[in-house]
Amino acid sequence: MTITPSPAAEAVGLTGARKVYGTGAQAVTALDELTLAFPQGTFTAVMGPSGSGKSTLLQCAAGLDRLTSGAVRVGGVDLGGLNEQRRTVLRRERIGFVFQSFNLVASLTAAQNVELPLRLAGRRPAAAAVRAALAEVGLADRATHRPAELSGGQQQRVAIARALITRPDVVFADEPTGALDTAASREVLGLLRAAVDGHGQTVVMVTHDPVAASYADEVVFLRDGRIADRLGGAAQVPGRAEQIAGLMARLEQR
Ligand SMILES: Nc1ncnc2c1ncn2[C@@H]1O[C@H](COP(=O)(O)OP(=O)(O)OP(=O)(O)O)[C@@H](O)[C@H]1O
Repeated sequence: MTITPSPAAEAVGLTGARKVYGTGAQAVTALDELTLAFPQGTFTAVMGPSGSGKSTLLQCAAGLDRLTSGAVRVGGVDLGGLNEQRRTVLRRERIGFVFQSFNLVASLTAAQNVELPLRLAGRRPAAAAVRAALAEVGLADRATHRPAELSGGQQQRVAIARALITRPDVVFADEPTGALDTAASREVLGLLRAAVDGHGQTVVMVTHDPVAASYADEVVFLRDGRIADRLGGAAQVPGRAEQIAGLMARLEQR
């Protein structure tokens, strides 16, 4: 008897996802019947030329915008069946966000920023858990600093600690290294990779940078709102970033 290992459960799934902006002659199809799953405990990079639908995919998968038709599931919950209020609660409790511009609250310390998602969810943050989250991103000694007193890389590390503190079903990262230099980018990508390898978290990252994408287990290439190509294999192996850059170049030529 052969035992086929069951595929990893999906953290996020889209089925026949279609998103059309505008109507009539102005209509733009940003997602065109996209079917795609992000398995639990994996790191996926989403790439594609400008206008290929990356941001739309992230917005719809995170419940920040609604599909025109088709379905999105997060942790097995169909977002289409939820009203605005329930989607907000689901986002708060099950999804972590990391943005290019960090989006920390300027008036709060690093520790207060990290515990914010727990407070918003009505949970009392344990000081030890917040300390541990900051230590995990190498900022144990910066807990009382405000964002303006931190470098860009440090601010993004706080944002990662904040995204992970609720142990979400998925972390969506939108160009998380777009505003960082090479060294800070490497640290941030290493932390996202460690969240997946060490804690079984699921990360979906939109990026234009082949080096950033090389940290992912799989790269999904979009064009015209459809999957144009996919690259699996091992993350961070020599030549991976060059291979990804080659695939992107081919996609942009076609
Ligand atoms: N609010 C909107 N109203 C109308 N059209 C939109 C809107 N948002 C996006 N689009 C269109 O949908 C398509 C997909 O856009 P999207 O922003 O998802 O692409 P992207 O791959 O993230 O691009 P970029 O890399 O330039 O950020 C584009 O043709 C864009 O012009």
